[in-house]
Amino acid sequence: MSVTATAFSSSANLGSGFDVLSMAHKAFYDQVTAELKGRSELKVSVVSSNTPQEVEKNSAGYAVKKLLETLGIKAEISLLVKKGIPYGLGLGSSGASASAAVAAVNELLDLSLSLEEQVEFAKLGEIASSGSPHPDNVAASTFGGIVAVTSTSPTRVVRIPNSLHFKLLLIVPEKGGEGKTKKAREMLPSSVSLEKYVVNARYLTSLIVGLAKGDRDLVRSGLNDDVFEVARLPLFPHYKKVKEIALEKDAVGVCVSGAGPSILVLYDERTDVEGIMSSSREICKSFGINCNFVKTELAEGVRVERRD
Ligand SMILES: Nc1ncnc2c1ncn2[C@@H]1O[C@H](COP(=O)(O)OP(=O)(O)O)[C@@H](O)[C@H]1O
Ligand SMILES: N[C@@H](CCOP(=O)(O)O)C(=O)O
Repeated sequence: MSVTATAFSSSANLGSGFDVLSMAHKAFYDQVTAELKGRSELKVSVVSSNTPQEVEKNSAGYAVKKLLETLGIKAEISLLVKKGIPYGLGLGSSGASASAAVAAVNELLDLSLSLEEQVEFAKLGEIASSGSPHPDNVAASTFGGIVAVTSTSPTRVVRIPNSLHFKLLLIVPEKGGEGKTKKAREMLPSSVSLEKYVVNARYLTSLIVGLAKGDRDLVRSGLNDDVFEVARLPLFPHYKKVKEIALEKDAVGVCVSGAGPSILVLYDERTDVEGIMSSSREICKSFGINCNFVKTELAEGVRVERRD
């Protein structure tokens, strides 16, 4: 007996929404097949072509292990992780694997977990990849659309209503880095000034209200951050110039995708998106970075696809 689930890539943070906001997009997807091998013990195994196969080091395997332990389930589960999302690039790769793995096991064992309960376990998979159970990527890959994680204990996720028409452009460097998000999280300040807190709160409010109202100017003014992206700039030295040129060419908004180094551009019919791509290619080259460009759109949540 086996079940396959598909989960899409995501861009977390969305400027000042660190560890809270995220959006799922159709750029890439992972597939995880969970197979029940037996019921005599709690055992998880992972097969993956390009990510760690040690359960404790794989976001999919670790999430499932913690699920079985927490629920006290004896099951021998093998996971086949088919990676479609390049990792170490800020595309929620580790999170998508964990989301798909939890969804597949939920179906395989008839657990009837809610989407929030699935996020509760999937986020634990991020401990394997970054050392921290940040819930944003897995929330987007599980729920789909644009989401906010409003509580982590217990996990609460809300879909952000979006009335604004836009498409997505991802500017993706060719090379990611092992343990990138773990390193990026270590670069963050332990505290922020009252002034920066208020500025970021204004950004966050503008972004969410702008999406809900379909107000392009509010979204453009809200998709900003003065704390997290600033602290991590050494990881994406090309970002400031790319953002500047994209806004000059009338992008709806620009932010770092997750912990980077990919960049997310929201664009519409007013945007010179081809101009953004050609200018960004040159900017990236000037920093010794070869970038790929992926035009995409918002994605739905995790899909359970096959039961054999
Ligand atoms: N199933 C998985 N998919 C992707 N990366 C994984 C997975 N399991 C563990 N990892 C590890 O997590 C790191 C990539 O995750 P992360 O740094 O969060 O980047 P991103 O999520 O932006 O791809 C790599 O070191 C990779 O080896
Ligand atoms: N909130 C996290 C998001 C990490 O996203 P990823 O796609 O880069 O893994 C963080 O910024 O640390």
